[in-house]
Amino acid sequence: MVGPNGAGKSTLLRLIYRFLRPRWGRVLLGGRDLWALDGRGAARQVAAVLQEQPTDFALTLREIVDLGRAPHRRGLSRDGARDAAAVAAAIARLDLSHLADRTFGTLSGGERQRTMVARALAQEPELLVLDEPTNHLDIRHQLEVLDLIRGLGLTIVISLHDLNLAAGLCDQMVLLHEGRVQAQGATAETLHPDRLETVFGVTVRPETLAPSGRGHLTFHLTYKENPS
Ligand SMILES: Nc1ncnc2c1ncn2[C@@H]1O[C@H](COP(=O)(O)OP(=O)(O)OP(=O)(O)O)[C@@H](O)[C@H]1O
Repeated sequence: MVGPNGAGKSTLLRLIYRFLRPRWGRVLLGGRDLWALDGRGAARQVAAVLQEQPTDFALTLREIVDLGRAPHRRGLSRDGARDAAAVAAAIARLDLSHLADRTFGTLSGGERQRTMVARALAQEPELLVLDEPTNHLDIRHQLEVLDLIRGLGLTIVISLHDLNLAAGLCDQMVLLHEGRVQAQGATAETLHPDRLETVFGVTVRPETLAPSGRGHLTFHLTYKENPS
C-alpha cells in the first residue's frame, strides 16, 4: 500500500488490525468478518508492526516478544515449552538472540523495530500488517527485514513510502490518495508513472538500472520554467 502523507494508509491498516471499527463495510479475512471474532481470536489471525513503539521500557526484549504469545493462552493455562520455542525462534530469526535479555529502553531504534517484528512472528498470525517497517533501519537491516518478509509464507499487508522498494516487494498494490483508493491491482500497472505524477505531484521518470537492466523510477520536482 502506497500513497502520499495523509492519504489514509495507517487508517486503512488500523481497520485491518481491528484498532478501528469500520462505520460501514466489513473487513473479511478468508471470507470471515474480523469483527465477528472475539479479540483473542482476531489476535491469533492478525498481527501488526506499527510505527508507534511500546513504552514498556523496563521489559526485556524476550519479554516483549513473549507478549506476542498472549492470544494463544487461555486463562492461566499456558504451554510454556511451546511458547518459549516460538519466542526463541522469532528472536533468532530477527538476529536478536544476543540482545534477548537487554531491556527494551536500552535498544536502538532499529533493534526495537526488529523486536516488534519478532513479537509479531511469535504471535504466529495468518496475516501480518506492517506500517512502514523499514523506518529506523539501516540499509543492511532494511534488506534483511524485507528479505525475511518475502520468505515468511504469510499474507502481508504493508505500507511503504519507498515506491521502488514497494514495487520490488509486493505482488498487489493499493494506491491511496486523499482517503480513497486511487488504483489497485498488479503492482506494475498500479504504479504507472502518469498516475504517480498526479497523486504525488512530482515528475516521474522510468529509468533502467545498469548493469542489472531492472526498471527503476526516479522522482523530480516539477518546475514550469525548466521542463528538462
Ligand atoms: N484519530 C484521528 N482523528 C482525526 N483525524 C485523523 C485521525 N487519524 C488520522 N486522521 C487523519 O486522517 C488522514 C489520514 O491519516 P493516516 O495516518 O491514515 O495517513 P497516512 O497515509 O498513513 O499518512 P503518513 O504517510 O503521513 O503516515 C490524515 O489527514 C490524518 O490527519
